[in-house]
Amino acid sequence: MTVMMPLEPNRRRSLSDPLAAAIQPPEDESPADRHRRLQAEHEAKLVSDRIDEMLREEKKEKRMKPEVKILLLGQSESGKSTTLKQFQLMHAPAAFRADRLAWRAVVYLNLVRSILRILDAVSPDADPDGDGVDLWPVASNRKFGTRVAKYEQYRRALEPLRELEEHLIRMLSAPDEVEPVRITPSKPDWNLHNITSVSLPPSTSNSRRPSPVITIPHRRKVSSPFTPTSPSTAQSLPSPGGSSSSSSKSKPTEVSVHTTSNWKKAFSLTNKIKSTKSAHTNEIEGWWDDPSDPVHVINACGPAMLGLWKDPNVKQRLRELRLRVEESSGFFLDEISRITALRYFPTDQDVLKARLKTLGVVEHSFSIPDSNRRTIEWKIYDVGGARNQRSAWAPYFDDVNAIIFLAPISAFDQVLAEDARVNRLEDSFQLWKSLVSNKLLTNVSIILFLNKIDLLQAKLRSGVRLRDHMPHYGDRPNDYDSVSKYFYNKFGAVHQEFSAHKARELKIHFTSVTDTRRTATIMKNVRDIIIATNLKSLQLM
Ligand SMILES: Nc1nc2c(ncn2[C@@H]2O[C@H](COP(=O)(O)OP(=O)(O)OP(=O)(O)O)[C@@H](O)[C@H]2O)c(=O)[nH]1
Ligand SMILES: [Mg+2]
Repeated sequence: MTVMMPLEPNRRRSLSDPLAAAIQPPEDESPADRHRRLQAEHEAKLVSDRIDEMLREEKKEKRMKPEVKILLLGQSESGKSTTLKQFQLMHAPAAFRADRLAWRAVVYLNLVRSILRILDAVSPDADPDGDGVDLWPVASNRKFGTRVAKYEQYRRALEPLRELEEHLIRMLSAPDEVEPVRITPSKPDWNLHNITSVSLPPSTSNSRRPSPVITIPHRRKVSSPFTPTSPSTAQSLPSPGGSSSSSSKSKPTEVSVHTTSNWKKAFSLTNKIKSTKSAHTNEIEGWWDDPSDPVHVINACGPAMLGLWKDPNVKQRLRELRLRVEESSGFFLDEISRITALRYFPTDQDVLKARLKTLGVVEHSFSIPDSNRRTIEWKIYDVGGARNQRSAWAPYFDDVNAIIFLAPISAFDQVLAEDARVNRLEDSFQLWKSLVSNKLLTNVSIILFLNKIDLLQAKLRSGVRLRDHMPHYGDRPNDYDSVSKYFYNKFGAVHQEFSAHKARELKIHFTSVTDTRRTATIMKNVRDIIIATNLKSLQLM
């Protein structure tokens, strides 16, 4: 850095140079003025030198603190954000735990939605051909079956949850936002195979990168209309202006909230625990003392939620409809009593299981020492995986070191939420093929997570047959070992045949990224591999 210095009076200057003329000392400068001026010049020089030194240090530090960039890719609900949460839990546990209370709203919302989905599905008026259960496999015999005798009782007792659902969405949409952000689905642009160049230099690519948001998808259809239980609750729980109402039959828009700290604000620890101790009673004050907190509706509806979920007629009806609620994202129905308790505080596992759909791209940084005690800055990018989100991936391809691609192999009998004609696993294969053959990614390490193996095991055990959905599987045994090996070989073969870099070594892991212990071991392994294969570009050699 250079600070402009006045020149000595005895040095020759061209008076035609206006700058030189402007900074020339006055002709009649006294010895005292001259001393003061020279003193000031000396101090300015010292400041300039200090700044130069700081800049040099910063540069050196940057050189000594290499950066690794990782992209998490895969279709929606493949487990990208969950993998990122595991990374946070491993490397920034204090920050992860500080956010736990904020996830309470998401856990409530996940639970409320599961309950309302079940209620709608078992309703005697349910439209048997409706797609209110978008991610659950389509039923073959919806029209006739077990009647839920207590349906009307459940419906009345759980009615406040419809209002609460809207209220939670509104709270998650950040207290300072007048309305939740609405996302208009953009033109699907998911064929990465066609993306062969990105015109943005690394330094400017950030400006073209979209700002991050999280979406809470609306339930598709609700059979019974929303009725406020009382004028006072209707006032305190406003429905989001203009969003699809509970009674809407048309396909609703999605409501999204920003992934910046805003969505966490409403439920954060500092907001909710007002003071550690009350001056009068010496007791800890918390959200349970706040009459407007959602916990009161959740708590009051707890017994009815439990009754509905445990009802043998409901279970039977769900079986007839072939709705495997246990496999859906954000499944908390086996923990209703714990979650609806007044002093419920989310555990690490709850945060990992909580589901918020990502829109855009979210960057997270972690400083992690390597085995030689050098600090490495890890930048992890979590992207939205839905089809209309995939066009946002490409600007990140140009300077990434590694990609972790997640394919949820339990989803072989499911269809995409955004296009019910497309099998989820087929979509993962196509996406995988596009990715490995992309020329921009020739020198990028690729790690494949064949994810959700816990759900795959449960599904195969329950008798769902792979060959009914993938006829090529033929007569091979329908057990976990054979099915997982089949997927391993199939993804591996696509890489071998289509990889833009034939010598690239592919690492495949079977994962269940909600399992912290297993995932920690795998992530450590992945970190070492990424460092080893990028030694040169990270200047660690
Ligand atoms: N049982 C089980 N659930 C999982 C696993 N991986 C992820 N999930 C759950 O699946 C849901 C979806 O996971 P996310 O991490 O939000 O998926 P995503 O890939 O980020 O999805 P988008 O943000 O829509 O692109 C969450 O509720 C997770 O807890 C797994 O291996 N097993
Ligand atoms: Mg996500």
